[in-house]
Amino acid sequence: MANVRLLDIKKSFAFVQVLHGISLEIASGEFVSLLGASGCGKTTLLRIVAGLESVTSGGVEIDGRSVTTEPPEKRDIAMMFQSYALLPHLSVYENVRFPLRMRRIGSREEQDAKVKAALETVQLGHLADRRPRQLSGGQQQRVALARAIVSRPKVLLLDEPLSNLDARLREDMQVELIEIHKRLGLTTLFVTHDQEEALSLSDRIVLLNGGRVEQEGAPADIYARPETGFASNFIGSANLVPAEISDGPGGPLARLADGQQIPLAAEEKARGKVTLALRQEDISLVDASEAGALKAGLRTRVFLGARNRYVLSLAGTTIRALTANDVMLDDGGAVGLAIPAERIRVLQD
Ligand SMILES: Nc1ncnc2c1ncn2[C@@H]1O[C@H](COP(=O)(O)OP(=O)(O)OP(=O)(O)O)[C@@H](O)[C@H]1O
Repeated sequence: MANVRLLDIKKSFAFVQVLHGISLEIASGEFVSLLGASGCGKTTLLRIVAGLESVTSGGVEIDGRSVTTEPPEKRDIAMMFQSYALLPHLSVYENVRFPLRMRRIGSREEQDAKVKAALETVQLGHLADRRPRQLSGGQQQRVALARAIVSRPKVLLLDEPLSNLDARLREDMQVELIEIHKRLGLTTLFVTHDQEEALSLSDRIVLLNGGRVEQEGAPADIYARPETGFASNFIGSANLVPAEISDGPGGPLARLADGQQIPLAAEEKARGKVTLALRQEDISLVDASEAGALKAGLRTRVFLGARNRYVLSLAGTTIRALTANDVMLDDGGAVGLAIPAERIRVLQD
């Protein structure tokens, strides 16, 4: 286990700057996710930590030692990619032993014990003699994970390792990753574009936007208190609705573009033009005639199995609500919305 420090990392490819000064500390044993949309620089940053990519400026420290100019093999880091990159002509056992052989770690007996322990960790001990092509996608992915952890690296880097798996297998592997991390306590940097995956796996999330850190924090914090419109939208898939806040008789009131008013929590300090971040799961559909209900137009209902997603029009803005209540309404009809005041996040413009 080791701590990792990234010091004002900048990276340009030819004339295009991809990373704009990223500073980050990852504590020993911490599980940190780099979360962001495609192209925001997640993979580039991970490859810089691994030593597979050079920095334009800035530095990387592992356990207080600068490794910025050191090659990957001197960093005691293991990286697992989206494509598992298993060697097809080698058995599962030999694939997992490969990094130990390459780096001449331990005697044959010690290597054997390490490989067996890694395969047990990912529950693949019984398939040690198979070739990769005789395994399912999920099993191949476990082999790649066993190969990454076999040498107990100081730092484990995972680049979208679950994105090739189907939904069910992905959930299983998420649970397994959490358990393996608890057991081995490896310092882990995990790249994903999937907010749910980041929320469920990480001790801390670093949200990247266009090569900059937009916000970082514990999953519950970043979910409850997104600081920008981008963070609200990316982390909670929140709806962003323009409004203007003034003092009402019973506390602050947000007025929407069509004149409708939403009472806000008494402690809300913002006034004037703002953006309201309304999380999809915080909006309930109620009868349009209910007292205090916001009036919205129903555009479409999308059936998701356990829940419904309603696409609505509120004061000229298209919003989405995710609800369990099965309100059967005709598209194009009017519907009421109830949103608890304390769940409304106000972003000052
Ligand atoms: N070797 C390279 N040469 C030139 N441009 C590159 C190179 N590698 C990455 N880029 C560019 O840098 C930007 C960031 O890429 P990066 O792969 O880090 O993003 P990402 O956030 O991991 O995206 P994705 O989730 O799609 O992998 C992209 O615009 C990409 O086109």
